[in-house]
Amino acid sequence: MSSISATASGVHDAPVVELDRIVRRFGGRAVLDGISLRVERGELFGLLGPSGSGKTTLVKVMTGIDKADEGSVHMLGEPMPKLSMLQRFGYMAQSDALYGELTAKENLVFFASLYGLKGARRSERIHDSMAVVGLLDHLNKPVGAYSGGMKRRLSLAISLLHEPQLLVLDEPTVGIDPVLRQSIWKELAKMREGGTTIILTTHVMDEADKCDRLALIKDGKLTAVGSPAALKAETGSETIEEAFIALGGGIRS
Ligand SMILES: Nc1ncnc2c1ncn2[C@@H]1O[C@H](COP(=O)(O)OP(=O)(O)OP(=O)(O)O)[C@@H](O)[C@H]1O
Repeated sequence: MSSISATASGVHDAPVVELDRIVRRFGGRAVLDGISLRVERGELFGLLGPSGSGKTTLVKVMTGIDKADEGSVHMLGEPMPKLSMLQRFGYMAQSDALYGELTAKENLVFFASLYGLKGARRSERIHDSMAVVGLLDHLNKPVGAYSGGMKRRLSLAISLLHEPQLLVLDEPTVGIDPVLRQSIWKELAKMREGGTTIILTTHVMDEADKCDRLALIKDGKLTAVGSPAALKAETGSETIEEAFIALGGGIRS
């Protein structure tokens, strides 16, 4: 693994996420194979790796949605999994967990109640989260009538509802058009400036370039961790795509 490590802020308090020697097996095969990683407060942290390398499994283990077979996970200093932590982070899964027969607003109200949001605050948060993803005009439409991209945007809005200090986003911009993608990235940058820690998986190289640090995963192992600039310098690459390939990444199949 690369020895490069850098934090965006230089803050050295407790990490937001700390993974220690994580192993996750499916059918005897180690899909995560001894992963140790720290994500610091306020970082925009990208997970990169070929299809099937273990990124989704890793974010599920991080958030306590899945449980590691070996190793430990701490989030905001708490050992995971822990149910009460659900209110402290926002999670956007790769496949949308939405109720198709309900309207977007009804979906949002349901998730808001899980986060303990009520009354005027709930209305305000629903409005602001849907504004971020450009769906305010579609609040009262049944989600079953949404396009794939609109469902992704609604899932992102749900993850933002309770203004969590940590956002974990699994391929947040897949199926979202370039204009909206840009505006979503602007919002993510704003949140990060406001102190939110953001961990995301991506296959999009210009998104990877916007991260403070990247972790490259291959066959369930970390092959490098560092800032985009450091990873490029380490491999003598001009672009993050070249660095990614040089460090053992691959093109999505
Ligand atoms: N519940 C499961 N049961 C069995 N195998 C699984 C399970 N979940 C994931 N896997 C396997 O673990 C490996 C890693 O999958 P994962 O979804 O974490 O990869 P990924 O890097 O997120 O891929 P992609 O970029 O395509 O989303 C794959 O081989 C996948 O088939």
